[in-house]
Amino acid sequence: MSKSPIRVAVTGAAGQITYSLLFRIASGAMFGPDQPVILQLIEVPVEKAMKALEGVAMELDDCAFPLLKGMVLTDDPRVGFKDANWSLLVGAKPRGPGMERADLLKDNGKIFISQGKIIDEVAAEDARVAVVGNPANTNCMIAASQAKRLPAERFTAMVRLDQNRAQAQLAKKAGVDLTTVKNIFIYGNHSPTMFPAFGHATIGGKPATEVITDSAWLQGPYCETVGKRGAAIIAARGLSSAASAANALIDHVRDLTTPGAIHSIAVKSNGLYGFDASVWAGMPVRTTTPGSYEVITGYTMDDFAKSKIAATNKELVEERAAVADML
Ligand SMILES: NC(=O)C1=CN([C@@H]2O[C@H](COP(=O)(O)OP(=O)(O)OC[C@H]3O[C@@H](n4cnc5c(N)ncnc54)[C@H](O)[C@@H]3O)[C@@H](O)[C@H]2O)C=CC1
Ligand SMILES: O=C([O-])CC(=O)C(=O)O
Repeated sequence: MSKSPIRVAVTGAAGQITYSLLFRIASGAMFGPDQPVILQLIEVPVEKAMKALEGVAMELDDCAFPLLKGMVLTDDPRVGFKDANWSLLVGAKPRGPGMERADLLKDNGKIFISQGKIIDEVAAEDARVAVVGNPANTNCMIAASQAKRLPAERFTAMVRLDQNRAQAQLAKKAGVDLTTVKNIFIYGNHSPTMFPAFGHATIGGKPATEVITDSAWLQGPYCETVGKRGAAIIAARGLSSAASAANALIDHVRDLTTPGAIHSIAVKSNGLYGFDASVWAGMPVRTTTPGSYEVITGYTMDDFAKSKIAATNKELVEERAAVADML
């Protein structure tokens, strides 16, 4: 018997990232090749944005995706999030050259107050939320803080682009196929302070630190390259990462709906790994049932790892303090 469609609300639906994202959701890359979807596309109430959104919807029609069972185009979040099973919060201002993601906090943070509230009021009973708009961890915390019905675990932020970058850079250094790199997880903020925990990664089944013995590289240029990759893309392209961000969101949601998958997502830390209990921090999780996860808690941290986690935690706590009036 064919499955009934799930409703996927997407904000920023006429933006850069979503232009790479929506077609892949509609093709089955996010929820599987037998899962029909209805896309609920949300933009700002601005004529230019809504007109662009109509163009995107025309292109989606023109793909004749068998799994795409309907589209809602709206500038009203109450309509867009209605009965949504998944809400993908991409819509927000991107940073430009010379800015840090935290510079977006005041402008973007307020978007997530009202969206968190409305999702809590009108989305489906099993609603799940994934936040991409920057600064993603703190925006996710803001959205979750508005919820009375949905538990905090339903709100996750994306650090998967960082995990994918971390995996690719390790493979490049070792000169191996990247599929042989496993268990590289991101701790903390989606910002240059994030910690790609190379100490637990493996390459071809061996500890990554035995394959790449240059610990100065791992602790220095490696962490820096992964942490500052977003800025490097902006410097090269003049625009922030879009296709790779969309790809990472596909990975985030696909793995979060695949029981047994092990991956990095930013979740309410509840004090794990030494993070402040109330911040959203990247951590390794194992998906339990579709949309739910348990944090993998068994990894021990050496002094270097502990100092990196302390630094990224400090930044998350500072971001939280900067938006205290929004919580
Ligand atoms: N977490 C991550 O790994 C990454 C996050 N990002 C972030 O994703 C966000 C989107 O990036 P782009 O697509 O490149 O930006 P963009 O500027 O191309 O598109 C953003 C879209 O969001 C819309 N929008 C703004 N406020 C909205 C609201 N309240 N409701 C609905 N739509 C709204 C805008 O009209 C625009 O069409 C940025 O904040 C960017 O920094 C980007 C790359 C990676
Ligand atoms: O760097 C940015 O502003 C966009 C982003 O989050 C990334 O590419 O990781």
